[in-house]
Amino acid sequence: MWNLARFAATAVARSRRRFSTAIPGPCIVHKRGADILHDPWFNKDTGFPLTERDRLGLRGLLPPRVISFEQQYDRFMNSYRSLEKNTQGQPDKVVALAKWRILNRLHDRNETLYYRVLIDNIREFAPIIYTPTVGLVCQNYSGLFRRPRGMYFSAKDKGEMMSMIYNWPAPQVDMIVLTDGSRILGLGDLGVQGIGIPIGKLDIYVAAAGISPQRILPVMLDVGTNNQKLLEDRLYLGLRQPRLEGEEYLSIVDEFMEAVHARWPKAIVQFEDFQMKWAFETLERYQKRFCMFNDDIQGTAGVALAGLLGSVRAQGRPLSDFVNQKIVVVGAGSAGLGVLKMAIQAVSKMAGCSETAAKSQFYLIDKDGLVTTDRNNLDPAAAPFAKNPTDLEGLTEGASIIEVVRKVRPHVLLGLSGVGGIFNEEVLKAMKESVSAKPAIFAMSNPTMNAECTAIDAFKHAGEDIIFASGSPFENVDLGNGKVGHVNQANNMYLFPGIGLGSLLSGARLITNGMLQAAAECLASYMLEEDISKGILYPSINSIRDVTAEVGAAVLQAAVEEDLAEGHVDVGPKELANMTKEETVEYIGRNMWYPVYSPLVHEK
Ligand SMILES: NC(=O)C1=CN([C@@H]2O[C@H](COP(=O)(O)OP(=O)(O)OC[C@H]3O[C@@H](n4cnc5c(N)ncnc54)[C@H](O)[C@@H]3O)[C@@H](O)[C@H]2O)C=CC1
Ligand SMILES: CC(=O)C(=O)O
Ligand SMILES: [Mg+2]
Repeated sequence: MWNLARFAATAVARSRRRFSTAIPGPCIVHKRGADILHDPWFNKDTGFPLTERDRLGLRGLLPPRVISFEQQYDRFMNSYRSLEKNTQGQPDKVVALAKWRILNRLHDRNETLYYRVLIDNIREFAPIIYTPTVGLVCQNYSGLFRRPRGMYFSAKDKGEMMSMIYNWPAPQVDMIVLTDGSRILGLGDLGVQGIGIPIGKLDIYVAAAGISPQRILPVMLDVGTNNQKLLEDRLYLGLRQPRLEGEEYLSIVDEFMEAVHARWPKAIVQFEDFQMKWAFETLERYQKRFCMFNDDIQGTAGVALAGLLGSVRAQGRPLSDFVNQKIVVVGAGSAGLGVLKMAIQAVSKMAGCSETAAKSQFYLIDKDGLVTTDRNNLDPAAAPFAKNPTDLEGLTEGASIIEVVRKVRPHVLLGLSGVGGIFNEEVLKAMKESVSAKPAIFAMSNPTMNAECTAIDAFKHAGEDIIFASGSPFENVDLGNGKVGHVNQANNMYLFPGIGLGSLLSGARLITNGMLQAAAECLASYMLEEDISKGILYPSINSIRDVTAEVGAAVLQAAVEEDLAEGHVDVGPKELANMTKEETVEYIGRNMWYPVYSPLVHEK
């Protein structure tokens, strides 16, 4: 892994694939009449052909004219454009929520049409169904709630989960995104309102990885909330009790994991937006027992590492120079520590040195400043990355961001702190003195208001030659004279869909570090030199399906290499092992669900 020859191969132009969108076979439905119209998995609204209306008992329940899928699509997009026009000049939050509502109404009514408009307009709609608007939706969930989506397991359900899991109507679930709502983006503990995050992540799974919407399950584990405002809110929809702690908490998560795997032994569980202590503890507890991963720790690490390696290439340096880059990470939470761990492993492999030696280039800052071994009550999770003060030449325990940046003059300043604006003018100006002529600034916290700095401020204060990435999208920055400051979106959405899909199609029962590293390596090598040299570190979100197919193939092949791939449906382990890289990508692409109306066949 981190074989430099692989990166050299990126100079060869890659043919971007488009995956077949063959008409799917018939779809069995066990309902008739109005029940079908009220089921968004099967509903086609005015699109049911007359023969199907007869077969399914729908005649007379719809206006007589049959409207084609394309016409329905245009009708929706026209309504969306009218809404945009009619909300012009209104506050950003009002407009964002109005856009979310119109998409959500379609989601509730007709999933085929919803996912088609999402896939075709992913660049425009991702910021609505995902970060940043999803954060606003979570904050306002009680008021926005109309109908449930996904499943809710609460502390009051202890002892019942094994039977509750059978209340989910789909016979098969492949992908679950699970949260306990304790650290939603950079917005803190939002309790049950955090369900918006699993919903948004799974929308990305459908759009990017082509997991069928009938096989996804967003889950909220409601163990209470420590958010006083929510506890006092009359309209709050979750348990009004403080969060469970310790063994009581873990017993709830254990019961959920057992229940899921009793019903769907091969379902993959993505842990999302858990507060740090539980993020690490649950990963440690389950990663060798269940097919699961923690997106904030592991998905983010891979995306950040791909961006860091891209930054080296963008500086015109050979990739091997990564081992010499000085990197300051601000935020010692699940995301920041995940990034550090993976980046240090990469340096150690590239340089052929110990991880201890590889750490020397990295600096970690949390809310109390620079993390050193001098700290009282040093968090055990951060301890492996704490600096020895004797190595610091002038910096001391708790040094501020500006002090560290001035002293270290890092190549990269990377924020995963959840604190909006902490890369202030002074810090950004200090980055001008970086040892690199093209320093990189990664303001990765979400949503937008929690980003460590805006794109405009970064280019304004740190200089036009910086490389910039943020977790939530910003527009590219016009630097004048035809120059553009490119904004990259360093978000785990470039990896988690491929990690999930590749693991699923490999049939592996575990997700290993090797599989995750293969995903990161694939993303890192995805970009061509001509883009990288312009400071473009990640592919356009418009090509997210292609990226996901490549990442998925890399994950699958890593599972094969580790002898973990047991096969999926009718493709056995031997067939997987015999596939070339190209065939693996094709196989992944063939297995992506694509939204078209299937003929519905009723069966009792
Ligand atoms: N772009 C992406 O793909 C991802 C972004 N994130 C974002 O990263 C942020 C952090 O997530 P987690 O690590 O899970 O949270 P966390 O709560 O586990 O950690 C936050 C860390 O930031 C530190 N911090 C707080 N205030 C600070 C300050 N003023 N100066 C320096 N450090 C400070 C805390 O001490 C803590 O170490 C969130 O905003 C989240 O949305 C997380 C995962 C993926
Ligand atoms: C992107 C993401 O997973 C987060 O901000 O938590
Ligand atoms: Mg997250």
